[in-house]
Amino acid sequence: MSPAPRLRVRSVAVDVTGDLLTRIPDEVDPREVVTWLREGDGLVGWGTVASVSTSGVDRFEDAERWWEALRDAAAVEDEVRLPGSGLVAFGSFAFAAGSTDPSVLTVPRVLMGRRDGLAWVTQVVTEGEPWPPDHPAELLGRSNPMLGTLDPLIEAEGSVPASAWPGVISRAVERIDDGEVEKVVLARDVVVRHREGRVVRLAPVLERLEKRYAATWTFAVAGLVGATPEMLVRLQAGRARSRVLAGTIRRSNGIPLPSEPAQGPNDPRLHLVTSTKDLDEHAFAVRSVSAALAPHCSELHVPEAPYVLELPDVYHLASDLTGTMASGATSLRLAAALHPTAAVCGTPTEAAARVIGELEGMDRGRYAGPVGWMDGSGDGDWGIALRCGELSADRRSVRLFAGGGIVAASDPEAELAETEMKLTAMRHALGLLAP
Ligand SMILES: C=C(O[C@@H]1C=C(C(=O)O)C=C[C@H]1O)C(=O)O
Repeated sequence: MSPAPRLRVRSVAVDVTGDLLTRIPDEVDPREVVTWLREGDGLVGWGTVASVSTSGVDRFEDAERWWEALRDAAAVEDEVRLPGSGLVAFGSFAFAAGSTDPSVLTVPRVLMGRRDGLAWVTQVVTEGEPWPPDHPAELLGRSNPMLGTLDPLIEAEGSVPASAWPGVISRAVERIDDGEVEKVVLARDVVVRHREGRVVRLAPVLERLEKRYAATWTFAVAGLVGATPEMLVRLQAGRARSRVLAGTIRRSNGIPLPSEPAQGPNDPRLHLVTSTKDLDEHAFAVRSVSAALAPHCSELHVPEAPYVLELPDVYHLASDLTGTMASGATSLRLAAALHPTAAVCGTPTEAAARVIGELEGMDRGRYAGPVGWMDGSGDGDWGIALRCGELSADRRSVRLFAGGGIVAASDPEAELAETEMKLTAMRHALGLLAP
């Protein structure tokens, strides 16, 4: 692991209107774009002033140790003092300890933030490096004229062809019937390439995700890009929150949000909140999150019943848990304690992870792992990397992922359809589907 450099950090308040994504210059390496956005607020940055790669079972602890050393050595001038100002690292962690894909914590050179009408720019240099010549506000005067232009892409099968997916699900249901696991979450991938073999630009993809998926967190970290509806843990001023999703049904059609009026007995939302299969799947996920959060909290509120979260393509059963922190753990440590929840792995965890390894036929990489950011106080947001794709090392292709929870009552064809619905977010953002 590389030693942590000494950093100088300054955050200054600025005026900014419009989309933060328009400020990402096209010449920036797409794997160095970092984003965490929801409804226009959040963080957008680029460049790498310091980063660490970790792997294996200690990938979280090693990253945390590096972060502590970096933070302790940094000289920070922060006139903004909001969550996300000052020194901030973005992170993305592999789902499995055995993954060949490294986990990453990275500190961008430039980070723009906006929160409740206040905006700021953070710049970071290493000790001995000069500050960039431009005033931070000048960064915001620029906008990228190519943001609306998507790259021409083509899609190919992934590790397991779609036609073979129902067979994989049937094998999982057999393992459940045999009593090896109660629930297992299985995912598949598809690969999307630039038609002309060029680098895939991420900023236009992020813009489309953010516009269409307002109720999600649009993220980019080290080439992993997506719009996740699932918050693994948010830690802010001693309060921890987690949004658990599990149980999914397709929306009947593209009726615009917000809330459609009830459609009577055939309303899919009604079906979802009364489906024993989905409620069971959901209960497993809520139990795994509350069991992992409880040791860190003096008080933890777990809702008795889930609500329906509406996304443009699917409905999910959702539960928001809130806790008062007692352990002093950082947001990253909490994320590590929570990962993997039964929403993305299964129950019991170890047996489910084994079944995933045997049946999925692929390395998940950083899909379904924690993705997010953390500031110098340890506060931050860590989502679960879902509805996402990972840009290849040569930046010319993106691997998209989607999965679903399998329980005894799961139907293999319906599970294939569910992964197709979940792939819609990235396919749409990449321009592979009509608007
Ligand atoms: C696994 C994914 O989603 C997860 C699985 C869900 C389900 O099985 O119903 C719902 C939301 C997520 O927790 C994915 O989007 O790839």
